[in-house]
Amino acid sequence: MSDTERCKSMMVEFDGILLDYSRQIANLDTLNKLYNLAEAAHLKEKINRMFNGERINSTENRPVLHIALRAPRDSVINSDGKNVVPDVWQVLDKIRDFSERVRSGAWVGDTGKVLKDVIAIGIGGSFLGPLFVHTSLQTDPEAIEFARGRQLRFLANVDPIDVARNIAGLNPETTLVVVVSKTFTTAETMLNARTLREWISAALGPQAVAKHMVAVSTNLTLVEKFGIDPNNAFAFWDWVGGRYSVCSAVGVLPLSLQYGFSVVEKFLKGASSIDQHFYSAPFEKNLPVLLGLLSVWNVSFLGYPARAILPYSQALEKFAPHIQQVSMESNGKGVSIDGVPLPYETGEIDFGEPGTNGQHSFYQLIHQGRVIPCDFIGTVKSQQPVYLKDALAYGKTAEQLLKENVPHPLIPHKTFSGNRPSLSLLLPSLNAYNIGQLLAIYEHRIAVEGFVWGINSFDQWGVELGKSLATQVRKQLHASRKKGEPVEGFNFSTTTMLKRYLEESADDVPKED
Ligand SMILES: O=P(O)(O)OC[C@H]1O[C@](O)(CO)[C@@H](O)[C@@H]1O
Repeated sequence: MSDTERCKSMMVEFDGILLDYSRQIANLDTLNKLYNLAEAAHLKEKINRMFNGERINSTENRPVLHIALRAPRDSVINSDGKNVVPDVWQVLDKIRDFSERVRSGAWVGDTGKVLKDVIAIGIGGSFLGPLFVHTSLQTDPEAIEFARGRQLRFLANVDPIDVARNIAGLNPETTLVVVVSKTFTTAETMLNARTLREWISAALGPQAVAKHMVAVSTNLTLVEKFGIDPNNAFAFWDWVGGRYSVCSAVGVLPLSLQYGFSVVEKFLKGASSIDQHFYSAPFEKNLPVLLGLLSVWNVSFLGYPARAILPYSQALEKFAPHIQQVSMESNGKGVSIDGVPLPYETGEIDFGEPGTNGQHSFYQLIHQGRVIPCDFIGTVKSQQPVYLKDALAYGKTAEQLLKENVPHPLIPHKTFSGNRPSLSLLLPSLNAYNIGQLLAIYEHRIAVEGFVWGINSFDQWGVELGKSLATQVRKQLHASRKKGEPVEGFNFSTTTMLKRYLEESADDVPKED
C-alpha cells in the first residue's frame, strides 16, 4: 500500500475534526485485531451500560453519567428509572439566572458594588477542568467580548502563596468567591475557603459572606454548615466523577460568571456532539474508540508506557494537566473491576506542553531517546504547522547524512531511527464548541482504554488513601502543637520528618491547621 493510500485509510473525520492515525506503528490488520479485542472485552456493551445509567462504577455503586451534564434539554437519560436530564437543566437554568444577575449588576456585593472578579476555590477535578476551559476561552474572540472588565482566578494549592497570588490586586467588595468541592470535605479546599471567608469578613463584616460566597457541591448539608446560604449553592450528583465534572456546575458556574452562559452552552453542545458520536458511530469511524484502542496498543502491546499531549496552541496550555488527572486517576489501577490483580499494566504516564515550547524542552528525548507516542493537536485557524510527526515517523538515516557530507563521528548523533508513533487531531478552530468536543473525545478515549483493560476507570481508591493519610498527619500536627502530644503511630521515616518539622516550625505556627 502506498503511503498516500495508507494515510487515506487511517484518517477519520467527524463534525469538523480530523483524526490522522497513519503515523502509528499499526496497519489495518492491527486495527482489525484491536476491533476483535474490543469485542472480546465487550466494549460496545460497556459503552451502552454507561449511557443507560447502569452502576458501572461498581466499587462505589454509582452510575457514570457525565454525558447527562451536556445532554439536550429534551433528551432522556435514565438512572434507576428516573430521567436525570430535568435535574441537570434545573441547575443549568439556576446558573444562567445567577450568572446573568451577577454580570448585569442585579446581584451586587455587600457594599452595593458590582462583583466583577471571581475566585473559584477547588482542587483536582474541581479545578483542573474549569482551568483548562477558562485558559482556552481566554483568547477566543467571542469569549473575550463577553469577559470584558471581568477576571476569573483559580485557587487550588494549600500553599499560602496561592492565596496571596489570588487575592493580589482584588478588592473583597467586588469579588465573588465560588467554593467548588464535590464532597465539601477536601482539606485543601476547605482551608482555602476558610481563609477567603476571613478575607471577606475582615474587610466587610461577617454578614458580607452571604453576598460574596457561593458553592458548588453534592453535599449541600455541609455547604450550609460552612455558612453559605443553600439558595446560593449549585448542586451536582454522585454520578458525576470529580475528574469528569467540568460540565456540571463545577465548571459551568465559574465559566458562566466570566463568559456568560451562552458561551458555556456552546461548550456543552460540543461535548454533547461527541457523546452522540461515541455512542452511535461504528468503531472504525469512532474517534474516541480509535484513540482508546490505539492507546491500548501502544501501552499493552508495544510496551510504551507514556503519552505526550502536544497541542499546537498556547490556548490549550492547561489541557495536558487536565488530561493527566482524567487519565491517570482513571486508569492507573492494579486490579480488574472484579478485584483480581492484573497480569498487565494499565494507564499511561501522560504529560505535555504546547508546541512549540515543548520542542525546546523535551522533544530531544522523543526524537532520539525513549519512544513516546505523541498526540499532536492542531487548529486550522491558528495555522500552526504540525510538521514534526513526519520527523518522528520517518527519522533520518546514516545514508542521508553521508550524502549531506556530515562528518563520520557526528553521524550516530544526527541519526533519527524514526518509526516513532504519533497521531494528529486537527480542530477547525478553537471556540467554545471545539473545546467541548476536544474534552469529550479524551474523556471517552480514557473510558475505552479502561473498558478494554477490564478495570474500573471511575473510582480512585489510591488518592482516597492519600487523603486519609494526610488527615492523620494533620491531626497529629494539630495535637502536637496545641497539646504537646508526642508523634505516634507512624513509621520511623515519617516520625522523623514530622518531629523535625514540628521543631523547626515551632515559632511559625499558623492559627488554624
Ligand atoms: O471535589 P472534591 O470533593 O473537593 O475533591 C477534589 C478531588 O479530590 C480527589 O478525590 C482526589 O484527588 C479527586 O478525584 C477530586 O477531583
